Amino acid sequence: MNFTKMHGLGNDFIVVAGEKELPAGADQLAIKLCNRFFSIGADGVVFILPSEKADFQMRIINSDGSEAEQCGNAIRCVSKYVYDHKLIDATEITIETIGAGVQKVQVQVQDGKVVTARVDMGAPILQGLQVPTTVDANEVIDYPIEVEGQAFRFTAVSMGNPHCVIYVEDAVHFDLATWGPKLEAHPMFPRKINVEFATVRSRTFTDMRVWERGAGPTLACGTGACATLVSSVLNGLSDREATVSLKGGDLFIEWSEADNRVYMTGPAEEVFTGTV
Ligand SMILES: N[C@H](CCC[C@H](N)C(=O)O)C(=O)O
Repeated sequence: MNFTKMHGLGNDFIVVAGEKELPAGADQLAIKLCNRFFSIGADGVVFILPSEKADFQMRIINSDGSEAEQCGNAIRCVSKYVYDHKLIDATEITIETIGAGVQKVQVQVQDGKVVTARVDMGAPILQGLQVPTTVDANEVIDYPIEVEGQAFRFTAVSMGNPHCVIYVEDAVHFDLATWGPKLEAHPMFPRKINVEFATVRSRTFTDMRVWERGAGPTLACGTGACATLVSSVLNGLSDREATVSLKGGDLFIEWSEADNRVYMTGPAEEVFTGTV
């Protein structure tokens, strides 16, 4: 199998193009190939597949073998891949995902290669049961949750995949490894959840560190950055356009008042190709 190793701000993926559909055993394959000691190593495997509704379909398998409904950093990598490898010659590309339908991507090109992409990530889903959480409310904002005696307050946002945003004193030095997995698997989240710990520095700049569902501590999370911005607006902490700064770098996020859609702009890079 030929693959291309790519990343968005260090959130890295094994990109596989050319399959007609998700291969059988894709979960076991992802667990094997994502292992950073015995195989290629990555946060996930991304399959670029044909689509009837869009230019391409993207399916994402986390490093633990679970399939995600959506992935922001991966969609920028996929857009870069299909443009750079001449599978499409348009700078506006549509990608179908299982969690957020057909999404538009505008790529920015330099010397014939994509350097950044602006992705329409769709409208956030805020209804508690749809995120999903066990909270039946139109919005789950600043909601109490307890895990092993420690109390937190979270805001729930789905971008197609579920997110729980928690504001802390200093996200950059927060003990992600202790609290991330406990919250990821908390019974309040029926399909587990991506956990974002955020510190708002100004109305246009937020630090965030992420513990990802099915992948653990990644260097960046595109959907997590979108969920964080939406949460910060809902909590009155941020403007609708802001930089969300992750360990791997910065994403520019806009939650449009006009169409209620979230736009994410950031880089994508190709590192190497290989055969496995
Ligand atoms: N682990 C996530 C999928 C990848 C999301 C993240 N890498 C992004 O850039 O959005 C989940 O299970 O929902």
